[in-house]
Amino acid sequence: MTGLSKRFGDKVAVDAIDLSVPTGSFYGIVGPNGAGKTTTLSMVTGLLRPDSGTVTVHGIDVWKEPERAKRSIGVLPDALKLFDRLTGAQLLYYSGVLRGLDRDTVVKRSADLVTAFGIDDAVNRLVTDYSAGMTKKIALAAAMIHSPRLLVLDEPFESVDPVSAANLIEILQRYVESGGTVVLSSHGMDFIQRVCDHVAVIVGGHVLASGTMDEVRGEQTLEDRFVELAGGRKAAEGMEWLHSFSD
Ligand SMILES: Nc1ncnc2c1ncn2[C@@H]1O[C@H](COP(=O)(O)OP(=O)(O)OP(=O)(O)O)[C@@H](O)[C@H]1O
Repeated sequence: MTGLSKRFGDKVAVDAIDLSVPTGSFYGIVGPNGAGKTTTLSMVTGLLRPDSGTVTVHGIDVWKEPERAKRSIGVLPDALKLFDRLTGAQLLYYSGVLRGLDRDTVVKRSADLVTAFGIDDAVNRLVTDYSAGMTKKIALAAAMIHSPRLLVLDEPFESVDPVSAANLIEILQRYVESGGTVVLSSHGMDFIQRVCDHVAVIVGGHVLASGTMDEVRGEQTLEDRFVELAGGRKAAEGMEWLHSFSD
């Protein structure tokens, strides 16, 4: 992405971001609340039109040739807008068919995804009745069904239990090993440090550091480096009233 910018009224959410994600990398995007991660990822995946700048995925301009570009992208958006009056099985089926897969392929891939994500019990229930973590899992499965070259995942592990998260990480690691590219945002510093080979730190709509994990964190943990870049910890002063209980 080059010179990517987005403003909402007076608020500059993303300010001329340049970022290059190598093919086959496991790329983490970190940043404090409101830093511009979701806005950036939405522009990258063709969901939110940038004010300026370009996004190219495997040589295809996402905003000039959206249909072609989107064929190679799988998206887990932040605000999940799923067709939640469908069952999990139906959602997977329609996701596959809308991506142009034939019926037999969709059925086969759905079965594989249901097993891999451990959602066998829920697959015939309406998605609207799923827990937050289950909803993430079915949305992630739906994002993968057309075997895209690039997966862009906004907070994929939020609300997902640790065992399921470990399974998902393994699925994503195998995907990257076979040549796929993953870009994900997360607040889980330990997780990003452990799993990602590249990372970008976004603060106030700017990229403050980016590159390989070792380049960005140096001798520090990613969490310490992140806190340093994000402006340090806030002292918990002026909250004495919280310790004088009202009863
Ligand atoms: N649709 C919108 N209208 C107005 N302001 C918006 C809109 N979307 C985002 N913003 C603002 O843009 C800034 C960046 O928001 P964004 O959601 O990209 O941050 P984020 O890094 O994903 O945050 P978080 O970690 O809390 O999810 C914030 O100040 C936010 O309030």
